[in-house]
Amino acid sequence: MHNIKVDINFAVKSSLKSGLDSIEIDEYKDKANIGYQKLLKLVDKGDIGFPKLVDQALDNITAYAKKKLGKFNDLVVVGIGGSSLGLEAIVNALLPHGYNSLTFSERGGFPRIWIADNVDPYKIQWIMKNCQPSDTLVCVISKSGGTVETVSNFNILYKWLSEEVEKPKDHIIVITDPEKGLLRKWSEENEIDTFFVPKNVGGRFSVFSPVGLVPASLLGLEIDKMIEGAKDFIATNLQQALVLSAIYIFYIEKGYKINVLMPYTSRLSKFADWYCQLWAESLGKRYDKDGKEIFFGTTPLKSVGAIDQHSLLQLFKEGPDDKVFTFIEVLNHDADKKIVSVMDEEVDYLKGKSLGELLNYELYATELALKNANRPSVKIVTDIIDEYRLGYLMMLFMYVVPIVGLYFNINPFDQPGVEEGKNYAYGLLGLRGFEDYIKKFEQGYLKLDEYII
Ligand SMILES: O=P(O)(O)OC[C@H]1O[C@](O)(CO)[C@@H](O)[C@@H]1O
Repeated sequence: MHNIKVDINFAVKSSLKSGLDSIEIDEYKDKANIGYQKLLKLVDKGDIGFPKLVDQALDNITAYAKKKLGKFNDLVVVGIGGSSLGLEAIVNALLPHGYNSLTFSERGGFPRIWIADNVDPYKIQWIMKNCQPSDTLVCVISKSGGTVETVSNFNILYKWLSEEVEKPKDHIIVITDPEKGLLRKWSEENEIDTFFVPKNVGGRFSVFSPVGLVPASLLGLEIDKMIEGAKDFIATNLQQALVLSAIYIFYIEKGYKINVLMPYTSRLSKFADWYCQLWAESLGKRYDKDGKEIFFGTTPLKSVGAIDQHSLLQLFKEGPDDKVFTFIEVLNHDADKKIVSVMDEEVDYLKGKSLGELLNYELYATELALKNANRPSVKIVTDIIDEYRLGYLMMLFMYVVPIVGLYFNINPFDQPGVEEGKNYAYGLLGLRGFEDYIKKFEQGYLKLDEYII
């Protein structure tokens, strides 16, 4: 059973001037319901598949992970965007801080984890310096099978593996589309262990597909619990998604431009990164579904409490009133520590309090300070962080974001805006078929020396 609540007190009229009154709450829940009904139709037609992932059998993944247990000291996941952010969120929330510094036996025979997302030579170099090819499993993830960053990093790692090990194929897993793409073709030709991302599941909605579950299972995490949490959210608490969506729709209509996700725990820092992609790629759209140019979207912003109280809060409270805040509170922080006072009486007030209590008091204080400045906020409260709660929270947001988008009549499941830049890059890199983009690039990328100072 979950213990996750959505608290909207500081977004309603009784406590906030700009909040929703009771009539508006119903009105906006109805609006959210319009988005939700559209989502249901897409799911029923089979166009959108992420909610159905909670019904999949997990045995093939867990059996595979069991087979690999103890055989590798390192797992390198190669992927970017929706093919890495979900896993990063899982690792950050559920593995111990500094996990990679634990010994093999302290890790229970599970591998260390490295995520090769960016094509930053420095990062890849240090992954290769830290790992031994003979002891490394490389898991390459790309829905499209051709993302340039992923393909480049993987090629480098493949060469590194094949120079040292006899059968590099035994050190590789591919996760990709079942039919299309470079990676699919390559994995088939080379008989590589391969898992598939269902065709109707897009990258940023794929954390409950093999994209998130295979590496999580290889790391010893209880993926069945993650799925159980996601499933229970759908079965019992869709109301929470409707209420959250209603609040977001209300403030988007009022012209609020920024959606801040602010967990009060470092363990959900990467969760906030995952959320930013989900929100930005789903909701930032030039055209609506009827082809009308609308330049829709609000900007997601990651913020971590209490860290960003010392960085962003000044702007949040006294800058423009254009942000809606979503806090996440964890009631019981793992391994909570009592603060002992070793200094003089001035810090005595801390004596006997725990770090977790301090974090939560700081959250309450920030909530109130923002409320006093008439800044709207909602709060998601979870009793603890574990596989179940993380699964629940991820599914909650994977519902909220498309509900908002579909209500505003945009397509939350595509990302045409990322294509133009990709095409120029392909042209510059000399990919066949993209020659036109070299010319277009040369015409457009004109910079005058006089403006380079
Ligand atoms: O899984 P793929 O196809 O490599 O794509 C990675 C990411 O690139 C994008 O297509 C564009 O940023 C995202 O939507 C996606 O999550």
